Amino acid sequence: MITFENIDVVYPNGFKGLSNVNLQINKGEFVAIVGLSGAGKSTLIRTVNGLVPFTSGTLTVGDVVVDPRSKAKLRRLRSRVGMIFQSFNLVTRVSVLNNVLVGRSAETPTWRSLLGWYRAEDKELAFQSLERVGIVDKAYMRAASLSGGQQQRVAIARVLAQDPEVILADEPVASLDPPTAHKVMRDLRRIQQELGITTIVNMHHLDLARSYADRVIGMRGGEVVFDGPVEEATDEAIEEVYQRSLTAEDIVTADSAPE
Ligand SMILES: Nc1ncnc2c1ncn2[C@@H]1O[C@H](COP(=O)(O)OP(=O)(O)OP(=O)(O)O)[C@@H](O)[C@H]1O
Repeated sequence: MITFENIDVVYPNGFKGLSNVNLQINKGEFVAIVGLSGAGKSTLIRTVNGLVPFTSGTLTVGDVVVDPRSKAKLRRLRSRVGMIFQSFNLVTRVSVLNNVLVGRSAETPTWRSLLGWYRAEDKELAFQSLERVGIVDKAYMRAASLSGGQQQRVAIARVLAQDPEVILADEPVASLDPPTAHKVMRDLRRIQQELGITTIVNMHHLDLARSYADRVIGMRGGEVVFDGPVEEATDEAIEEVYQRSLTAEDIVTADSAPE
């Protein structure tokens, strides 16, 4: 489904963000990417939707051979790949519903978006997406009035309204308290299981990775240094990725176990 073949990323200042990455991520898999700060997790995830252009190698997402220089191909790619950020990236002064409708923008003529004249079927899809993350009752509230966990759910609903094949999440729970972090991860996991959407999540909390992912990819210095099913992501294996002993900071908390 997603194939990295000898992918390198060299940033404009000459820094090598990714080095010879070879990966195959299967359709419907839930993958956690772990690594210390600066390991290349964001760089890896952002190459998938072309936010970071790779500089050599071949990247395939579904049936799209990614070409960072082709705007038309990037548009097509981004309509299929949804992204969730640590900071939610909502327009907080407008309603939850309008934020979710942004997910339909690739399918909506600009004049309709500008006038807010969304088609009935787009609104229906937006409501369904809000229902899937359990906040349909908040549809007409301003996004700013929601808690952090609820705002991240709006961001997930916006991605779902896109009807994506792939969800990328860049540290989606890093700004949430531990119980809320578990709840949002649980939502992502349920959505991946119900809809079969390939899901790739960057995270620095090992317990979350182990609780919710099928597979763990460990990065260091722009390279993939571990890749295996969660059962193989033992403390020893991750200490090898981090090149240090694990600490309490690597664990979000154990007091809200997944349901
Ligand atoms: N635009 C850029 N130009 C130059 N170097 C960059 C750029 N973006 C990232 N880097 C560098 O690439 C390396 C990997 O960064 P990246 O953000 O992918 O790491 P990360 O594992 O996601 O870290 P964090 O957990 O801190 O977000 C870092 O050394 C970073 O400084």
